[in-house]
Amino acid sequence: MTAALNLPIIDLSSPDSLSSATSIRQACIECGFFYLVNHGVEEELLGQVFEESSKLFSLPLEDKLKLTRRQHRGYTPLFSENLDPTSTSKGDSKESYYIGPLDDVTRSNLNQWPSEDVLPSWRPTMESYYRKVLSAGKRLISLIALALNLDEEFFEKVGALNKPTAFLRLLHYPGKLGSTDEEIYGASAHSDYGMVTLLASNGVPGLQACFFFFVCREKSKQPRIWEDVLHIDGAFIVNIGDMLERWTNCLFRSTLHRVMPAGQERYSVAFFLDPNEDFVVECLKSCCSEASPPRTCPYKIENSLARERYLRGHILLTISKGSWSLFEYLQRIKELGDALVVYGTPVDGADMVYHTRRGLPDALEPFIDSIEVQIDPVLPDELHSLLLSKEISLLQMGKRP
Ligand SMILES: O=C(O)CCC(=O)C(=O)O
Ligand SMILES: [Fe+2]
Repeated sequence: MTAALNLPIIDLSSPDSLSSATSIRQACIECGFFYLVNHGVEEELLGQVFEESSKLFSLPLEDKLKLTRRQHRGYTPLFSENLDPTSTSKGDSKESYYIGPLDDVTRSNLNQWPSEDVLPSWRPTMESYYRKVLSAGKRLISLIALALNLDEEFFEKVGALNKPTAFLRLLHYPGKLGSTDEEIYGASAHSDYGMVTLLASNGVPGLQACFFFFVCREKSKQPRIWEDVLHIDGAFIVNIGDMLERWTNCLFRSTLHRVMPAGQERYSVAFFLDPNEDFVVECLKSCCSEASPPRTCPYKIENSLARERYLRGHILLTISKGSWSLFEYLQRIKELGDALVVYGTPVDGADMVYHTRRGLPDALEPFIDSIEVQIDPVLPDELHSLLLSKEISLLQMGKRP
């Protein structure tokens, strides 16, 4: 049995912004989660979102696969994501659908929409929800600015919120998973990579957070203690993401969370509100000093390669040589590794060797084994250069690795 924490409830319509800001500050420092009520998004609209979401996820898989995610928009099937690279599960037991920025001519047409003939109300419902939750999110961000003792228009004025990178993600966790001895998560442990997330669900439990660690560097510490984040009708659950954690020099917490299967079908809708793509996040002046220098270097959300979750969950764990040359494959791995360094969370040498090896064709296994007999432990750079020499000698013999 996990405990449930009483999270603060913030009223977005309260005229007393200073007192709301004080409560937000405390919540963001202590646990990185709070509830948001009177946010202006009607429960009726939320109900329609879940109804339309359920219609989409009930379509035959082949129809959903026609909308497979491209440019971070569209459908992701069950088990296609593993948010926690340390977990050995076969992937998260959820399917999802991403909708990207709407009112931006250069980006809005990247969105994919289900056919109007099949789901006529789907797009207008999602667009209406997107705009309303965006407006609530922007009001919340002015309170967050106040909570950081900044001008309430700070994030607007510095240009973070013109063309925000805001994504709506519909999620569906199936109720019955069949019997298995494997450890299965709806969503495995992760923190969100952006600024803030506004989450609503159909009330089926499952969301848990690890409020135990108060220092941002301790995310990988064990054991993890999980507490239920309970649903409140009509309230958003808000959590802080890594970007705001870094912006505030770890004053505000981006908390690990996960979704456990509850044996019942769960629908949720997350709205990830992040700065515009070109915006460089640097530690806020009010959050660093000589005694407390910035803990991370400036970075942008724009570089999707720098999204740790995306990198670790989708690429390093699934990359394979396929039809690339060895040179191209190793180059790609190196770029991914470098991007994780920029993000501040490098992959260690042994893991890099593991990922490189995992994606190679079986025919190269004996070669790698022979390297490991001679060099122990083998470093990624050594492995890469030995593989490149192998490629050259195979090509000289007229073979392709
Ligand atoms: O579905 C939920 O309750 C949480 C989803 C989540 O944490 C995420 O998509 O980042
Ligand atoms: Fe999340």
